[in-house]
Amino acid sequence: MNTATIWRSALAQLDITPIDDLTKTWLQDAHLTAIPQDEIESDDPDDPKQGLAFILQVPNDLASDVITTRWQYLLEDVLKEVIGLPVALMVQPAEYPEEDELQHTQPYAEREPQASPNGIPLHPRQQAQSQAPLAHQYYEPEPEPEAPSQTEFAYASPNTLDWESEQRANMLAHNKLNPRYTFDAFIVGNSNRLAHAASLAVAEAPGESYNPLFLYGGVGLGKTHLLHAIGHQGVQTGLAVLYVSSEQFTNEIVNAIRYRTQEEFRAKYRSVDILLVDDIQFIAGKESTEEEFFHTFNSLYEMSKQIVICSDRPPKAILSLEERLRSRFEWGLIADIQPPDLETRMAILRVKADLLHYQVPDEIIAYIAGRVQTNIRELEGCLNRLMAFQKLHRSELTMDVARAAISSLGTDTREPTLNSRQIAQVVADYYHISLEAMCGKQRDKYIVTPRQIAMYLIRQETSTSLLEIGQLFGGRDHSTVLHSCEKIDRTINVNQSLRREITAIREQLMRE
Ligand SMILES: Nc1ncnc2c1ncn2[C@@H]1O[C@H](COP(=O)(O)OP(=O)(O)OP(=O)(O)O)[C@@H](O)[C@H]1O
Repeated sequence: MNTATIWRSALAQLDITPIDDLTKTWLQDAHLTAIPQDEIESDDPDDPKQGLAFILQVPNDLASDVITTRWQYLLEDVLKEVIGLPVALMVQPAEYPEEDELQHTQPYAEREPQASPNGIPLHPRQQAQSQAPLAHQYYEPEPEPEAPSQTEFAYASPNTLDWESEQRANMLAHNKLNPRYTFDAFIVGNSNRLAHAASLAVAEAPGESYNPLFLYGGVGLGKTHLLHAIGHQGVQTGLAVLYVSSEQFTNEIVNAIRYRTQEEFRAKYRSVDILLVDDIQFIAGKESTEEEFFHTFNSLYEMSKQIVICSDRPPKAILSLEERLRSRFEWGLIADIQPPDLETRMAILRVKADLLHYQVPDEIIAYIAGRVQTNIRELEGCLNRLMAFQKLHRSELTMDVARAAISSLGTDTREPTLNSRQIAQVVADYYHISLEAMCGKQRDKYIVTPRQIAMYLIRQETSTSLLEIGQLFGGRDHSTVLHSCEKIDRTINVNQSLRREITAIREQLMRE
């Protein structure tokens, strides 16, 4: 069977999976290429090379991100069924050719991927650089974005301003978007990768990719930041963006009813191109607000205007929300944001410190990131307080000063980092197995998965080396630990229940 036949059979099977329509379109346009056996490297000593590896080239970066984070495992399973062997899949965006490259006729996808000197297949982009000329692509180049038409900007012209266009102009001028909340300033990690990719897609093609986009997650995890980032991009392309909290929406309705200005209220909300609504959970149970929001939603949706909604929980968990609204919230894409891991927290702190032109040694960044684990707003707060504390005491920034500054806040009196044994114990307790069994040699699935989770969490939450983690778990070597961590890292992106279990364990750890 050649790769084209394999992919056609896989596509036929994918038809009956829960993959969304947009991803299916990407997959229809994707191209599968085999990686030669001798280029496959396995870092799992327990798992000898016995499967096949493929590269799946997909139309663009977003497709690559979404397919890798949400569907890679499913695709590997489907391919495994088609060819009867385990499959490892690498998803990559395809490259668009330069104009002169289009003259070459060999389809890009028909060329075997080339290996880098260390045997790892090169990314198509690297191949393009390492070898000239690059062959013809199988994707049509995307058309240049068209310049906005006159009519789209008509509202900005002083001669044509009617009430509605005045509203739009007003929105452009007073959109209440925080200038700091941009995509550039948003740090992406496993905990927010999908929400970020979806937000970017919506910002690039409002009303076309995911409508509505529903983002949810705990306090201070970046929902508002992403809403504003979408808004900024919309404003830059001349669209009318309206950002409201559900509280503000409710107040406006109450006032509209009181002063009989419902018509104006409706005209305002129906003239936007992108409506961003924060904390939607607060409209639940408020009858006239829900009613008005329902009609606003329908009007915008019918006109293919983009709606982005944020909440602290998924639509299903917003009790007392009308069913017709709940089902509409589920029409598009729902993306969650989880608490960031240690690495992401450190990256966020580093960026925030740089923005403040504040030189903070790595060990202090790691210390703060170890103390504040769930709320990025609090993380930023710690940095600001540390700065203030240091200025006040006119002292040098040392670990002792950092400790004093943070403990004086009384926010967190825990030890700065959890120790590995403590984490292993919490995981063992969570899965009702003994610590000895988890650290031993047993290979039953009910032991292996918790063991891999424990290794993953220890690596995420402490600075314990792979070697030390291996020693804790019955003398396993570092490559086994690395393989386990990578496996969990990939699985949590596609397996909601594992993700929830790990969040619950993290919460338990924080209570320890
Ligand atoms: N991934 C990130 N990268 C950089 N900064 C972030 C990130 N996530 C959150 N922040 C910052 O953390 C702070 C809190 O984020 P934000 O207000 O967006 O949280 P939220 O999820 O909307 O919280 P709430 O539920 O309280 O409204 C902001 O200053 C934001 O810039």
